[in-house]
Amino acid sequence: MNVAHRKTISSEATKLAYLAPHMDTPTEDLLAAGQSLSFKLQQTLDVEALLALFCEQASHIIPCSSVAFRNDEQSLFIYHGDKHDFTCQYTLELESELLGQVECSSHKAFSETDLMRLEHLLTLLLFPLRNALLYHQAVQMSQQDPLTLLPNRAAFNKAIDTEISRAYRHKHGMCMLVVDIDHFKSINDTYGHLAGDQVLQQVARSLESSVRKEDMVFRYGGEEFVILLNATNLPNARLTAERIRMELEAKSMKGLEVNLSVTASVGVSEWQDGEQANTLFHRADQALYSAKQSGRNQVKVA
Ligand SMILES: Nc1nc2c(ncn2[C@@H]2O[C@H](COP(=O)(O)OP(=O)(O)OP(=O)(O)O)[C@@H](O)[C@H]2O)c(=O)[nH]1
Repeated sequence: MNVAHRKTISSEATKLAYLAPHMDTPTEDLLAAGQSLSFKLQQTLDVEALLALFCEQASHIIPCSSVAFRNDEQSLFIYHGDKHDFTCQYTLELESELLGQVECSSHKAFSETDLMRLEHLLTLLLFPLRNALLYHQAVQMSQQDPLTLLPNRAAFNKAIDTEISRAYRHKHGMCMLVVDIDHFKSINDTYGHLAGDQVLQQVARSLESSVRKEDMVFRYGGEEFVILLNATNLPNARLTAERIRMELEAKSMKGLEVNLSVTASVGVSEWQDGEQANTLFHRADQALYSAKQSGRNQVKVA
């Protein structure tokens, strides 16, 4: 890989007036491209669409075949176009705020003029990108439970339909676990709400570490969690539920004044061909109810 350039772009970095005297070609086309780009960038708050628009527009005026963008804070990595060997990288900043890193690639080396043009276009990206990042963050936050940092019920409602479609398309099965901490109210009542919060956080981590990376754990509400196990049949889902239950039972909650452990009851349901999300959930919830009725700290299958 041939990295031509590394630089920080901030709102003051490369104004057109500053660029013009350095350029050996007229700036009218750059001015027109900049106006068109600015106009288009105002039309979306989607970071991915924004970067795609930027790449397409930039490719009209400089050799730019791909744009990659990374923002670690929001765990964002976006890629658009076909990557080639010659690259240039920029750190984007706006009013001292780090927006992320961008890398453009081309099939031929960027000339000095190309780089100055690109830098001018990047300055036009800064404000729309910051707005899009703020929007992305707001959407992310609305889907995340602030206490456990797990995806919340809204995220579950969004994910379940996608997972059902995937299971239907690939014919690979899918199971749902509803996990509910036993006698959680008495933990709150005995040790206080803060201790209860810590227990919820540690249960969340335990659930995450008990399942595969491709499975999804949600905090459905209160002390209830939902887990989606994709490409999993009922016997394996039951084994997973049993493992989750045993790991929780064996776990000693850290950081609390007393040596506390918790147990959980689990309801399991397997998606039936053509079944809707609400009945799949209802069956798992009924199985959970049955586990509670049978004495708690156990797994029941719908
Ligand atoms: N600390 C804390 N407690 C919560 C939170 N959300 C819900 N709760 C508490 O969770 C408790 C749930 O109590 P119940 O629904 O009676 O269930 P339980 O005591 O676990 O009893 P079983 O489920 O029947 O075993 C209530 O006391 C809620 O106040 C939270 O975010 N933090």
